Amino acid sequence: MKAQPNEPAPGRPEAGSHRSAQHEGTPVNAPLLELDGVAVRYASRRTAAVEGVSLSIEAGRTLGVVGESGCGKSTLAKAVMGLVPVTAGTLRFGGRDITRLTPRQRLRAGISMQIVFQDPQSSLDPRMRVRDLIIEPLRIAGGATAGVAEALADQVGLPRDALASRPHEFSGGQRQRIAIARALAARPRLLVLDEPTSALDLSVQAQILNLVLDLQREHGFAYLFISHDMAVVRHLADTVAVMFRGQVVEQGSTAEVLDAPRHAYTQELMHSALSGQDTGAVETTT
Ligand SMILES: Nc1ncnc2c1ncn2[C@@H]1O[C@H](COP(=O)(O)OP(=O)(O)OP(=O)(O)O)[C@@H](O)[C@H]1O
Repeated sequence: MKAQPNEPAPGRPEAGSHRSAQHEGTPVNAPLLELDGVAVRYASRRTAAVEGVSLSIEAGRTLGVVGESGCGKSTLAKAVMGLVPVTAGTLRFGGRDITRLTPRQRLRAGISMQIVFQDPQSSLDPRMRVRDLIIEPLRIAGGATAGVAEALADQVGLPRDALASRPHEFSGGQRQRIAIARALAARPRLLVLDEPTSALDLSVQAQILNLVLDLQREHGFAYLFISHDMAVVRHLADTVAVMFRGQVVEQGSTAEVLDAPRHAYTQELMHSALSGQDTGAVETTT
């Protein structure tokens, strides 16, 4: 099945407001992010953690990546970010080959993508003050930082007096707001969200997801949204890719994939989601 990124996702009528977002430097109709046959192989593992993955995300749109624990979602996210080496295939951002660029090289080259991890407790350096955490990516990119932390705090709903504190002084939800503010600092065009709410209480999850949607509406970010929660993916994603044992077994518009899954594995995932089973607990490594 082929992805159809121009088809609006169900339940997201408001999303059209930023659908035409095009950014300087991206050829018209070129996907913002394009993966072609991407593989990642860890030395300690017999089989590739990610194998032959081809997918794309258009500017301002959300690709949801689903699949059970161990299927390679986080490895794919890290490969996109340049945090693990890609052992085969190519990664393009705005048409430019970025397969071999480190995160720092990308920032300096104006290739702006950021990641928000599942657990803000471990992803935020506990020694740094919130203000410095938030503006660090901007500093690396060589941008002016005056007033930026305050503006970002306002955007993500953090009180400004939080900027002088350290991350451990905050709740999980507030820490995730800090992580999102940090991710926004260097004005990313793509945000990789790796299970950004699964460590949070249900009510806080909803707040963070709404924040993510509001920010996209306002700024036209593209999201690579990783989750094992099908309801959340249905709510957020325009297109969905289903991973199984390191490979994408099915992809297409959210409606196509979730309402009429073709692959037996997707059907099983949907069945588990409907019957309330936690598919994230299933281990599939070989
Ligand atoms: N640094 C690493 N070195 C070796 N193997 C790894 C490493 N990181 C992940 N793996 C293995 O690669 C496979 C894919 O893991 P990955 O974390 O990408 O899956 P996932 O779908 O994100 O799982 P989860 O939902 O539990 O986070 C697993 O078998 C995992 O054990």
